[in-house]
Amino acid sequence: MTISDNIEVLIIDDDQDVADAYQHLLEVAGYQTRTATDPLQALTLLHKEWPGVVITDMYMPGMNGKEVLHRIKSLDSTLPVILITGHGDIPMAVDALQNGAADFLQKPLQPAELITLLDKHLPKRKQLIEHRKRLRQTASDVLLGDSPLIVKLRHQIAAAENNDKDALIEGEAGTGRHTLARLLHAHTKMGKGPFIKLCGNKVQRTSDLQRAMLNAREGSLCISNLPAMPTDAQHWLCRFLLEQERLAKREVRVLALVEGTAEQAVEKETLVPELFYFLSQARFVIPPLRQRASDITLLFRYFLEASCQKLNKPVPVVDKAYINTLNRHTWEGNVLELRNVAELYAIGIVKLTGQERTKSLDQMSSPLDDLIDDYEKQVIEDALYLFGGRINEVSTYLQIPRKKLYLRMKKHNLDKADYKAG
Ligand SMILES: Nc1ncnc2c1ncn2[C@@H]1O[C@H](COP(=O)(O)OP(=O)(O)OP(=O)(O)O)[C@@H](O)[C@H]1O
Repeated sequence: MTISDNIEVLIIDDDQDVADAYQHLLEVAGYQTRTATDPLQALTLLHKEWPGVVITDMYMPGMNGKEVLHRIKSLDSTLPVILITGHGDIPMAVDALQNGAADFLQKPLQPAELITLLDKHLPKRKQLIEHRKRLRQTASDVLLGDSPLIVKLRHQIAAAENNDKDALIEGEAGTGRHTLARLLHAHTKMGKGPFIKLCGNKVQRTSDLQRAMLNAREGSLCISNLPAMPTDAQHWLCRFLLEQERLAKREVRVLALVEGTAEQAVEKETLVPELFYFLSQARFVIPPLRQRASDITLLFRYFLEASCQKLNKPVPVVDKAYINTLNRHTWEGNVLELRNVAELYAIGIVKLTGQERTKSLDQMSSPLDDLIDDYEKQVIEDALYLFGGRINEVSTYLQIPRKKLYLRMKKHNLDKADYKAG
């Protein structure tokens, strides 16, 4: 069983009397505590989301405080650990601080000093865990799905909050890579600045990249298809990022998208290895939809409901056979394809059945031509609603040229002005 959230301080000391003495002192001061005399057992109690602080003795048989610190930091690098060192053991204390200890105290322990340190670290830890929970909630509103792979990704996003590291986002097209980039941008200091998108294959000269970097100052530059960017520009970017890191001065955060894996791009020599190594300090991989089948129905219903709400229509029933069809489909276009299928379903076009259904057979009471006419009118009307009368988007969506669309609208007496919002 892991430690409960209402415990604020975990005291690790192999000497039960000493642990009890610390516990008494802290409980009198109003802290909820727990003691552990076996460091290994103490480690099994901890988890990433525990909103507390660890106090550990440095000298213990079996596992010393340094090892305890190391293990805790690999579980969650932000979990505060206060080390109790021997009197005058300054080199050991400095070493602990360099290895991520929040603070250290020397024996004999001064109660007031311990309480001052807890007052400093505990509220920060609680705040951080609260913030992470809120961020995960936001991430689950934006990046839907309850498959283990998506849940894991949301944890990774939450753990990266307030961390302005440049990042590499890998995955197939349509998996949600831009959505993830926006989410990463929104939850850091750079989130107040601009979010600029640049397509790697639109960069012809390094100056194109430099211009985009200027526009993204104090914010993030989201580069899609990084391997399509010319090698010169990639080298320039690498030098820019290294210099930023050297000066510890962040002007632009780079969020780079790669289709497939970055290793493949390095192998194909489309991604400069130095840039890959630099960006891979923070790496996010979005799995393809076919690897998270349990998200398919959830996402389909979500997009269907959203479209019906836009169209002001009741949500149609989705029968089990169709859900099975959705689950069997391979989704080469990932979530983007699923969204399109759901939006078409909302306007009565049932895709993926092999024989795209229009109206059900029991509605076939009029001559076929009339039915087709009615159906065509309904589809165009729905698409005009969906895009607020914007002809370019309607023609792209229905995959017919604008001219043809206008002719059909004329035939059905439809006017785009009637569908404009507001
Ligand atoms: N997990 C998700 N939950 C909700 N919506 C999602 C999710 N993943 C993707 N989407 C939606 O799917 C669409 C495609 O996502 P996005 O543009 O982020 O994908 P992408 O991988 O960047 O693809 P592309 O490069 O083709 O744009 C967007 O409308 C986005 O909101």
